[in-house]
Amino acid sequence: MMSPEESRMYAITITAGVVSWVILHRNPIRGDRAACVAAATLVAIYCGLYFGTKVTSIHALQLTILLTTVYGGALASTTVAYRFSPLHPLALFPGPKLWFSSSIRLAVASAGGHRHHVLSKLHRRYGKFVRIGPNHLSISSSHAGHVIYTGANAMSKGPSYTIPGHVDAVALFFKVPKEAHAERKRIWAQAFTSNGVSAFYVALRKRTHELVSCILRRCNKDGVVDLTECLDHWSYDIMGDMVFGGCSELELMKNGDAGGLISGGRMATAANEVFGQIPWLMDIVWHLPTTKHMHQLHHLAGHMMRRRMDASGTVDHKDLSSYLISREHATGNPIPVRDLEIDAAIAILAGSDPVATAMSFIVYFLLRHPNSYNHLQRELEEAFPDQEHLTEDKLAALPYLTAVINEGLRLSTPFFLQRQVPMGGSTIDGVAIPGGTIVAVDSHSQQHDEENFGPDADTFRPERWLPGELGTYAPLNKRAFTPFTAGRYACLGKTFAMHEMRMAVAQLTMSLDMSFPDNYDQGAFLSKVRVVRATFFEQPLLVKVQPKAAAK
Ligand code: HEM
Repeated sequence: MMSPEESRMYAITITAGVVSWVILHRNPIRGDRAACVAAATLVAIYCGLYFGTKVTSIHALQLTILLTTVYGGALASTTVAYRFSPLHPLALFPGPKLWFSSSIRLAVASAGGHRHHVLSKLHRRYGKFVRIGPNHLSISSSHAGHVIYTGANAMSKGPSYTIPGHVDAVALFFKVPKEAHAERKRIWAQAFTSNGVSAFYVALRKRTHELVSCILRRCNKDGVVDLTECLDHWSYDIMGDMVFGGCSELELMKNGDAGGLISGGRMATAANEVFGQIPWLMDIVWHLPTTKHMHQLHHLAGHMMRRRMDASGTVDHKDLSSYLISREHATGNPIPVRDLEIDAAIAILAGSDPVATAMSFIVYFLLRHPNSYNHLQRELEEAFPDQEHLTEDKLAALPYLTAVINEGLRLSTPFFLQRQVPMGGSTIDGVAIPGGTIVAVDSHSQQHDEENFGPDADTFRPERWLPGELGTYAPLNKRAFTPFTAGRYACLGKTFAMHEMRMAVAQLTMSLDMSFPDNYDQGAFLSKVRVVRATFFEQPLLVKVQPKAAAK
């Protein structure tokens, strides 16, 4: 039997748990701060019990653990009960019940790398709107994109873009106030006008020539090379030139990446994606020493940025840093160094990873579809009969080349870009969505939907991008194709990325004969891909190559 004193103590503890829920529900706090408060409270309870009552130290410890468990249990059960209750604003949306209780289920699906397949299945089962978290909706509708991403009142980024709490910086990619984002984007955008982009062509051509030499140099005795790795190194080297000009220390095609810079960058992107579903946990995780590997790129980018700032007076051509280092438009104040360091790391990651990933997929699909590969070779041979210099403008005019790239992007960009509904709520595709809800269009479902791309939507068919090639009635819903997204947070590097991919696909196709090695498991390449925003190829793309001239 419990004494009246004990009963009172438990009643107070349970009430404290419920009251904490009410407070935290309205005013979420940073995870690392919450962890400190919790630790301090534990110590205070223990001391209170030990010094304030006559119990032994062991008994005080037992009671502290018991009270903490009761308190945590009351807090957790109130939270879960509310999330399942009809009072919750998303109560009427269908979805797998287990996912309603906590964002952990979504984080686990994200960490597994197959979230896009899981979401596609959920949409097939529950329809266009699926509740996938306490406060999250996944939406599969090409009409939703306008309200969420592109319209005049496009929504702000959701909590998964939260910069770890202790980093006090404004960075383009992360969740920052609308005005701060717009101001920073204006500065970045100067580097991506057609004039700005053309300043990077020299580096692009030089690096793409180096890519061919790098591939041939790294072939084993059977002529087989890990193309995924070569493409990673190529795209990082280009971004080093683009961001830091002559101050880049990235020479991965030449020196390799023994320190795991690229894998660290990918892990950081993935950690952000997974823990971004539970921002309070990310604030804690980011302090752990195990994340050291992930900070490597940030440190190196910071170091190169500082070197670049020191060299400011001596640099005669425009790299991205020259725009960022210049003074901020509205205030006339320079961008703080800590912001520049994060922006530099973001530029390298945002500009290299998706390009290298898309390139691996494009080459893979071409090798699996010899008709498309032959078609492309014919187009390139006709356009460049003397193998004269490839130029960005001439390549951009080749319809099949662009179709190949679009098709590769369609099948390899399962982005799930979270945005937050403004407090007043919103109507998406005719459905009222409560304010504060986190929403995202499941682009994988959209880009693989038969209604948008026909019954062969899962198949690589570049012809679908050429008007009339698949017959008049073949569907091609371009609105459902969103590899670069659009609107306020649209990819700044779209034009340059398309130039990079056209240049590399053309250069590889014209310089090399490529095929799969004899024992290569072609199916496993796709089934072993994991996407946690960054793409992890657990089976790299191995390709057998031979220089074209030698082959003839
Ligand atoms: C195939 C290549 C690429 C793809 C598929 C791609 C895709 C995207 C997507 C979907 C976003 C929106 C991300 C979000 O809202 O979470 C984005 C943003 C961004 N991308 Fe790209 N990107 C590519 C290449 C590049 C390149 C080459 C650069 C730079 C040279 C670049 C720079 C950026 C930047 C700076 C942002 C942030 C824009 C903002 O938040 O306002 N991207 N990209």
